[in-house]
Amino acid sequence: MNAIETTGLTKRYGEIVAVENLNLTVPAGEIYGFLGPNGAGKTTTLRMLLGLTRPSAGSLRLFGRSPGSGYLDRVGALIEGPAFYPYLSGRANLRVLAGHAGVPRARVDEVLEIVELTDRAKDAYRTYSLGMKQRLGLAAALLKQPRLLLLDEPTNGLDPAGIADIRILLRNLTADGVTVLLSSHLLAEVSQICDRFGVLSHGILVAETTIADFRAGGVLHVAAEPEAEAKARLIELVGEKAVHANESGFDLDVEPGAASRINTGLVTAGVAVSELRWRESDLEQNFLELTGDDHVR
Ligand SMILES: Nc1ncnc2c1ncn2[C@@H]1O[C@H](COP(=O)(O)OP(=O)(O)OP(=O)(O)O)[C@@H](O)[C@H]1O
Repeated sequence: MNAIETTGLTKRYGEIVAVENLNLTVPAGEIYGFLGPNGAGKTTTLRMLLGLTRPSAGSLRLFGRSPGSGYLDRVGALIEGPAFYPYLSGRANLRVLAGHAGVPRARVDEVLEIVELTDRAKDAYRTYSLGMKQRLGLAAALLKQPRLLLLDEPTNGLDPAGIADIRILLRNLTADGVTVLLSSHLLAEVSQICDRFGVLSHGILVAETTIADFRAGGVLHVAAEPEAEAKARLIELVGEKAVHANESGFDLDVEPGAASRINTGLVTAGVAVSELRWRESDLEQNFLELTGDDHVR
């Protein structure tokens, strides 16, 4: 069963196409990262999923249901910073929300326990750290015992310990069968938390992959002299397309196992090889190439 399924989902604001022809599938039980630089269309997508904005075209389903009555019954969301009363305690704030949502009061203490805020539940919201505020936001999203959580930049501004807390919390939730879609503009955060992620750039889903696959790959780096002869020999050995010259030598698009064949080929041609090593691809670099955008970090 897919928790989220969108087909051709599109949102236009006049001339601006905020989201274009988005086909997104998130199987139940997954933590899916929705990654993209500022303005890529992440919030707009979440707003469409939550019925806060009507799509210009396309369709969407959550757990097989199209928007309509009961569609959001088991969906929790944290979007655009939750609004809490600063002078009320964390517990009192959640009680207000539980009252509006028709959720029994006992659930408030359960969610405080899940996000590990029980000890600070009686303190005023305004005294909370950013990490605690985010966790209270998550607690609010959990009130209705959701099967799907839609979280817009839940780790924004958190320090590594705060991010680790969120990661553990989300992992525990998925162990209980909850599906999570989490948006972020930070690759490092998504790579720590999510199983799989999609990259949105200018409203278009430009890639979808697992962190492991995204990391995979690399180049065989070769430094050899004389340079002109080395280059000619490498082209003979692996083909022109696979040879990329740079200041420190050559990067070859080949399998790691090709190293000894290439070494022998160079040495027998009288080329002196000073370096031959496998270089893992750089996650950040891959990401920048995908988005073509340099304000993603
Ligand atoms: N209500 C609106 N009216 C007009 N344009 C909008 C509206 N909402 C969003 N946009 C535009 O749609 C595009 C996508 O914005 P969106 O907020 O979805 O991006 P985002 O990926 O969530 O970025 P951020 O991380 O900055 O929130 C932007 O160009 C934005 O200016």
